[in-house]
Amino acid sequence: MSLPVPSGERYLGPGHQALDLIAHLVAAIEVTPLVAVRSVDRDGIVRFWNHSSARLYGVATEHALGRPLEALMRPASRAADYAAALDRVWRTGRPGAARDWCMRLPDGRAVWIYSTMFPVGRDGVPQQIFCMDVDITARKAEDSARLAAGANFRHLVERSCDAIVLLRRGRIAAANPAALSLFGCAGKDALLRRTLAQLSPPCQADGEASAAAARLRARQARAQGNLRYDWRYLNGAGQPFWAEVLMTSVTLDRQPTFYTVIRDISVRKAAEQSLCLAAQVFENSRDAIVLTDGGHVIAAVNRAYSDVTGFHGAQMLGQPLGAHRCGIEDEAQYQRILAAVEAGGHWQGEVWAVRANGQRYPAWLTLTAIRDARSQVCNYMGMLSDITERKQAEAQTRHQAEHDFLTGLPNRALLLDRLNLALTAARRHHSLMAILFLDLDRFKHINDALGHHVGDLLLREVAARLVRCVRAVDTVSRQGGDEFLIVLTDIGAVDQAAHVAATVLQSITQQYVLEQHRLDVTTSIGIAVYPGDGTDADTLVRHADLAMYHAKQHGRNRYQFFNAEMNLQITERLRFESDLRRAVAERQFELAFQPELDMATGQVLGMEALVRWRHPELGLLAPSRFIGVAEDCGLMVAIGTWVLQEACRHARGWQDEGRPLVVAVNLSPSQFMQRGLAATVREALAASALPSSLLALEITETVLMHDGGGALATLQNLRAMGVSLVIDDFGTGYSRLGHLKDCPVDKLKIDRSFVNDFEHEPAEAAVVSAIIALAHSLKMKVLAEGVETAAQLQYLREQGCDQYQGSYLRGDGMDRA
Ligand SMILES: Nc1nc2c(ncn2[C@@H]2O[C@H](COP(=O)(O)OP(=O)(O)OP(=O)(O)O)[C@@H](O)[C@H]2O)c(=O)[nH]1
Repeated sequence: MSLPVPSGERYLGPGHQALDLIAHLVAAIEVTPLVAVRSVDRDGIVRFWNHSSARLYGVATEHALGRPLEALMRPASRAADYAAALDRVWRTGRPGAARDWCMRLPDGRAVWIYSTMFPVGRDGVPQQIFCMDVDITARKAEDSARLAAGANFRHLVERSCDAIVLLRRGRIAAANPAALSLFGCAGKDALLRRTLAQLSPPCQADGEASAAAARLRARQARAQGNLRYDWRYLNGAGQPFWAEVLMTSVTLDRQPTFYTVIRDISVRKAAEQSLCLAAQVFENSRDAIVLTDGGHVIAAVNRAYSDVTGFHGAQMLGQPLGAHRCGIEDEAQYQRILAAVEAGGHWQGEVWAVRANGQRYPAWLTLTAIRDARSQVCNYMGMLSDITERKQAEAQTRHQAEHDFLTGLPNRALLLDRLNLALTAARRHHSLMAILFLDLDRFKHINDALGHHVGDLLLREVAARLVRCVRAVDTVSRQGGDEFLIVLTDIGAVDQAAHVAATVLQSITQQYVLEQHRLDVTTSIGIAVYPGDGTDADTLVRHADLAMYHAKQHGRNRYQFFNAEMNLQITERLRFESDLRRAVAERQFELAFQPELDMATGQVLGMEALVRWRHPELGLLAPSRFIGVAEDCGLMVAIGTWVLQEACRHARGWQDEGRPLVVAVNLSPSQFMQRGLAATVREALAASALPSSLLALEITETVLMHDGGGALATLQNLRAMGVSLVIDDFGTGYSRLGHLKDCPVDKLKIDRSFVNDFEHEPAEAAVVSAIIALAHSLKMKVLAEGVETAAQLQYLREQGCDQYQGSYLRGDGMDRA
């Protein structure tokens, strides 16, 4: 087969055979229009330039031939490489390796060629170099476009805020920086080759195991091409967070790959959850909630709405709120509420509402305007809670705060409130009002002897009696302890206060029967009258208190109006009390002893211990000066205990001197009623090593009679210890003789008042002989106190009195004052 010689082309130079061959070859190539064939000689002059070259390089063959190649095209880059490659072919005579070159054409165009150089020559000497160029400009453009696209994509992936990972065979093959930060990884190595399940908590929110769930998702994504789902991962701190995952199944580098985009949606999830919560709160709230549109048309009501208001939810929808006003009773109030919400966006407060069945109830209403993003009111939300129980609790709390828990009477706070109101009214009407300050007498003894429980019962009963003594407009209150205050409003005259006080005294002194106890109680009352004794609450109460104190000082069981001198006296009294406290602390007491003598023999049988106070300024004070004060301010037990111990110590001393005299110690009422009396006596005996037979304890008749039954047990207790018991000042009280018979008493002491008087008062003499006879009939000894004359002694002896005491023999005048 012969190859056609291409027309229009000339073959230059020697070596025609070879060139013919080439020409044929070229002609063959020429039919392949994709290959541009050209040749240059050693001088770089174009010797061959086929059609394809003409087309590719834009230079017609006739214009190209004979011209330097450089004028038609030159390497756009790597010119030295190109020259070297050409030179290598000239030098070696062997074809050069095919390579891509970018050639710049005179018109500025760049053409990419895939070029092969091979030499054609004679006798092994290259004459020309043929280049066979394939135009690859388009492919190069595509390549670079593809590269650019790849670079952009990589850029996007690197810069993406979403975490992007490539998963191959279930493990992370690549990850962007956002993925590292999402999972809290310092470098890629911490993430690569891990599975997504390893970055998740063991279980998902629905309880599904993460590993199994992840495999399921992968299968779904592969089947569907892609899959979007929510997933819980763990952050760097090991805390779970919500993410949205978009998994796309692709094939990269011929490997099945998941292109996985992971976006942190914690914020959205939280919002969803709060929305969900809000919906639940709305539905499950115990308060009635109604939601209207901006025009007050009901859009939603919750379940509690019908429970609270009685209006059925479904019927409400689409109704104007004003049609039933959430049951708010007062239409005018409802309008004011709406106006307040229009003005300020919100209103809350108490309202009275009426349920569908007509029942009224107090409610707490909150009405709020809800605004959209443009601050336009789009909805209103009303919340209504039934506060019936709260109101009841409040009322109860208020009652508790204002009333005394024990008696139910108003307490001090409420009384002051009422007193101030009453004062305001009294000022306005120029009327009088009075305050009565009551304090029960010796209430402490009742507590001590019978226990707090009985004390409480008594306080209740006293409260009930007081209330019965006054009008409904007056106020009786308990201030605390055994103190009560009565406010008498609008009294016509001061007499009226005195009248009420007398009624109160009378009522309080009626005997009490509390459980098995019968009690006789008295009270002391101080009265202050507005405006004479004070014009403000504090002053009036203080002055009534001072007056009460005076009533106590003057014998108790009485009432006393306030007067100006009281202040001075009270100040003195308070100073005396404080001196007495110091005296107890500093042991400023001394004992004097008065002999008790046998009537028949004149022999000293015993000694009565009598306490004295050596006051630093007032000198030696007799008991009458301070015992009452000590009783009142609670110091008597301490003083009495000291007396007992000292007396025992002295008696032991006498015994040691060979004079075994009985020492008699007076027990004050409070001492006698103290619970630990027996123990105190036992300790005093033990401390002094005094035989109990040498101790006599004296109590007054009054104490014995008032102690409501506890006295007998105490006496028996003391008696069992071997101590002898004496009733002092006998005849001054009102002994129930039957009671006396049961008492384990050894001796009665006839009060000095009878002994002093009987010389002039025959009746007193009769009493003395009656007492002596009584004592003897009860197998008790009898002792006469305060014997001052021989005649008295003589008479007593004649009457059979056993013992006596007094200044007759001593002549020191230091008898009991
Ligand atoms: N049972 C009872 N006793 C109370 C209550 N509050 C205070 N007390 C007691 O009431 C007594 C009040 O005693 P005072 O008023 O100081 O003295 P008193 O024994 O009544 O003697 P005078 O007031 O001087 O006649 C104290 O012993 C208190 O412990 C209470 O709520 N119940």
